[in-house]
Amino acid sequence: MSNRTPLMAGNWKMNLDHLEANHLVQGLAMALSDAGHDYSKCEVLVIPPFTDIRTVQTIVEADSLDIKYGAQDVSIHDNGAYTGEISTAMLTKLGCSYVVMGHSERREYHNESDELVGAKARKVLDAGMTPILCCGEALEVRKAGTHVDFVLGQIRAALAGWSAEDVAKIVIAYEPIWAIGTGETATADDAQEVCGAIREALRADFGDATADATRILYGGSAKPANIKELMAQPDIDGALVGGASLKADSFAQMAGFYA
Ligand SMILES: O=C(CO)COP(=O)(O)O
Repeated sequence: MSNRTPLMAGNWKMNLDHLEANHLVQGLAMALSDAGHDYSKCEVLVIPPFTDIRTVQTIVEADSLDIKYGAQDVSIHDNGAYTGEISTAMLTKLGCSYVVMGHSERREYHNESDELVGAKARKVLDAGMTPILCCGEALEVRKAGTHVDFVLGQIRAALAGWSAEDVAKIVIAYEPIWAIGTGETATADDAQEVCGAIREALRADFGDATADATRILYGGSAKPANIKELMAQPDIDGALVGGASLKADSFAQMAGFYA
C-alpha cells in the first residue's frame, strides 16, 4: 500500500459553457456529499476550459468546497504579446492548483513537442501548481509492441535535467491514444504494464523516494464500470477522465473507488 493520495481528475476538454459548468460543479459537490466522500482519501479535480475557470472558482469559494480545479494547458511565456495564450500567473490568481500539459490532442492538433511539454511542466511547478504531464502511444505503436519504450521516451525527453525532488511533485497521466474517447479501454493489465514501467523508469532515473511519491494516472475511456479494476492496480493512482467526468453522478461514483 503506497502513501500516494489517489487523484480523480475530470478533463472537460472543449465542453460546457459557464452555466453548464456551474450546474456540473454543484451537482458533483452534491453527489460527493451524498456519497460521504472523504477527500483526504481521494482528491477530486475538475479541469474546465479556460472560460469556465472563474465560474468554478466562484462556486468552490462560495460553498467552501474541497473540489480542486485546474487548467487544460498554459503558456510558457510570462506576459505580453502572445495572442491567445494564458499565463501561469493568470491561473494561480484564479486559484488553479493543477495544469495539464502534453495531452495527445494538443500534441496532435498543435504540434506540441516533448521539449515544449517539459517547459510547460517546469513553468507550472515554478508557479506553485502541480503539472499533470500526459503521455501515451498511438495504435500503430501499440501494434508494433514498442509502446513502453515510446512512452518512457516521451517522459524522459520532457523531464531531462529535472531534479528528483521536482519530479516527485508532478503527476504523470498515461493515456493510450487508441483508448481515448473510443469506448475501448486498455485492460487493467495493459494499463498497469505501462504505469509500472513508468514507475520503474522513475526509480532508475531519480531514485526510490521519487518513484514511490510520483502519482501516475490512467486515462482513456475510464468510467464507473472499469474504474474499480484500474484503481486496484499497484501503480495506478487515479484517472484522467474525459467523457465520464461530464456527468456529476458518474464522476462522483468514480471518485469513490480508491483502493
Ligand atoms: O483524454 C482523456 C482525458 O484526458 C480521456 O478521455 P475519455 O475518458 O473520454 O476517453
